Amino acid sequence: MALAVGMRVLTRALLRPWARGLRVAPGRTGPAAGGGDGMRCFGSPRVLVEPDPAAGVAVVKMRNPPVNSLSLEFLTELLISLEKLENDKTFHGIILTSDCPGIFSAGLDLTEMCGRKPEHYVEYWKAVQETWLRFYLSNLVVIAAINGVSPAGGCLLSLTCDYRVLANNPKYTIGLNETLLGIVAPFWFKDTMVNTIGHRATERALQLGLLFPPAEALRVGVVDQVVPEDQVQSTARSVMAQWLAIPDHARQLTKTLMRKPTADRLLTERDADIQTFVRFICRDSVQKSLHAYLEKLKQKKG
Ligand SMILES: CCCCCCC/C=C/C(=O)SCCNC(=O)CCNC(=O)[C@H](O)C(C)(C)COP(=O)(O)OP(=O)(O)OC[C@H]1O[C@@H](n2cnc3c(N)ncnc32)[C@H](O)[C@@H]1OP(=O)(O)O
Repeated sequence: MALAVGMRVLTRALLRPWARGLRVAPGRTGPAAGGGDGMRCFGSPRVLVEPDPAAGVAVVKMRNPPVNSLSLEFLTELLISLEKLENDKTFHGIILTSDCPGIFSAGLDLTEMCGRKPEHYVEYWKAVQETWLRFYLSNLVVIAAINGVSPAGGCLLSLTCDYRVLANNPKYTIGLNETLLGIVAPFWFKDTMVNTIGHRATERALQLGLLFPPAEALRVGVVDQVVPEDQVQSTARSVMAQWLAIPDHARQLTKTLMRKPTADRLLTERDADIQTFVRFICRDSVQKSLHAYLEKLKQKKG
């Protein structure tokens, strides 16, 4: 309880400077919005929230084209949407999905980690930490409906969820591929993966930077279910109904029991983790690797 309150205060303090100038997307009603009782879609430029109040569920669609890279602004908007839903007693569950065809999220925004000043890296890393903490410890049931490729930070975001449904498309790979970029997944990325698939499988997956296609992702346990692409949303909805049928206080306390030790590790080492990130990302060799990787992505088109 104290942790939850502390985190809210912290988020508010952290978010204030970033949130300046954020526009709230104009509301619209629609079938997915539970239009029957008139509740409107809301959100922000990069995050569309489709509420279904009758079910107590909101679908949160990431729409930061072209690839839903997790930029500072996008993370801020995601956090604001999460906080808004958590503070609204109507909602007990969120389905996190993508509005960008074929891409769940391309992970952390490489342009936030290249050629910037150290102060920017500090601000960016705080936002990444905060997003992980808030999603990982959310009292809501959070289900990822993974309708696209999901490398690195995209995979991490899905790992914060309580359940992952992946569309069965061989292009939709998922994993922590940081080593392929010449960078290292921080300890809390690693811990989240260990908590999901175990130590040995994580050791192999992280060292090799494995991006698992759906069948492999299911076998190793990175995702809980693989379904035909057109059934991802409906499956997420029926899984949500099962989770929401459990007495909420018991489920929430159990989630906290399972996840708090992992979150506490980052909470106690937060500043040190920021310093480690900034020192690491400022290295010439790391900047060269990231620039080369971004260049390779751009040249792929030509
Ligand atoms: C001690 C601490 C150490 C530091 C720890 C840091 C942890 C890092 C975590 C991360 O998440 S790093 C990011 C890892 N992400 C990736 O490796 C994915 C890279 N992207 C892709 O593989 C592909 O883009 C895609 C997602 C498979 C989509 O392919 P598609 O062919 O559909 O699009 P592209 O033409 O490749 O991309 C379009 C456009 O978007 C740019 N872009 C792609 N990914 C990113 C990204 N992560 N950040 C910023 N920008 C990205 C890409 O360059 C293209 O740009 P333009 O050419 O259109 O300008």
